Amino acid sequence: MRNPVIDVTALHCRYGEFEAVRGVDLQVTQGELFALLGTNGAGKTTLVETLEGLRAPSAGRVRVLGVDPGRDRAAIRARTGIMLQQSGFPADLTVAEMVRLWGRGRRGDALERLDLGHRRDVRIKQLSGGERRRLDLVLAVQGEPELLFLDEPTTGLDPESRQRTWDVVRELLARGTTVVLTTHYLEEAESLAHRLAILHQGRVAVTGALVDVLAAQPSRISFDLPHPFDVGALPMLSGDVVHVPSGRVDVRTRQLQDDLDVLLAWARREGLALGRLRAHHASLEDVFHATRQVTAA
Ligand SMILES: Nc1ncnc2c1ncn2[C@@H]1O[C@H](COP(=O)(O)OP(=O)(O)OP(=O)(O)O)[C@@H](O)[C@H]1O
Repeated sequence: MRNPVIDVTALHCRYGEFEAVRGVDLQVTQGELFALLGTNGAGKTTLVETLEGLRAPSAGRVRVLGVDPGRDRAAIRARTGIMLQQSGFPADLTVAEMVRLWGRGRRGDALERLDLGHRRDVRIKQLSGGERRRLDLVLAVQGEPELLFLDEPTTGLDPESRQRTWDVVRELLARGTTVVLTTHYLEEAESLAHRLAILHQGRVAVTGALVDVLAAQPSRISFDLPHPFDVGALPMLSGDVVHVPSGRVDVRTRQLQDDLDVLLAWARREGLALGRLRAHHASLEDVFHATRQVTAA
């Protein structure tokens, strides 16, 4: 691996008696988008706040841009952009005043890109929730930071604003910024991430390159059959038929194309229409659910 921008070894974080992060190892390489996923309370925000130097670990080693964020927060702060889950900006300042104040002379203005140019003279307290979120992003990306932390950046955004956010993030990635993204929108992670980790109860349950994580899960074919139907009459498939409530058949397979061929040829021979037929490779949603089943077992 190239020089990691983030290098975490055996990290533990406690709130009193409660251990929120329980032995996490993590490396993020320069120029990649690393997605941190997990259920509510999995420990994502605690981990990210530790990386940002806002929280001291109870044990373990953390290096961000080569330094310990707990000890040298100022050095890291100058090179990073942070979009917290909730910002606490002074409500009486206008958008333009906030950008000037926060910009600290740095170049770059994403106001137009995120469709806030016409809201420059509006006070922050008068912005809608989605506009505030976009302003959070504008402030985080000002000056093109080397490292950008995005904690649920698109929560509450409409589809168009979400798309604009993704475009801005992609442009930064193309120019070499490293991004750590926390999100509950799995399609967002699937569309942006190079690598990811799924946290569960303070531990890394799954990690790897997006393509490898997806490839590790079986593909799916699902369709409706006329009801009642004897599932035993289905042709021999390499995958498992896992679910048949009310005529819906769900096949998990590692041979998507071969099984689909067999199924379609069989349906043609039998004169059957496979209703609502879907065939697709595993999504992050499938990975997420599979992880939940394994960790719950
Ligand atoms: N200040 C705190 N004091 C005590 N416990 C806390 C504190 N902050 C977080 N926790 C607990 O630590 C655990 C991890 O919380 P954290 O906010 O890191 O999770 P998360 O994965 O970011 O969750 P979400 O997706 O809901 O934002 C949770 O059980 C939470 O209740």
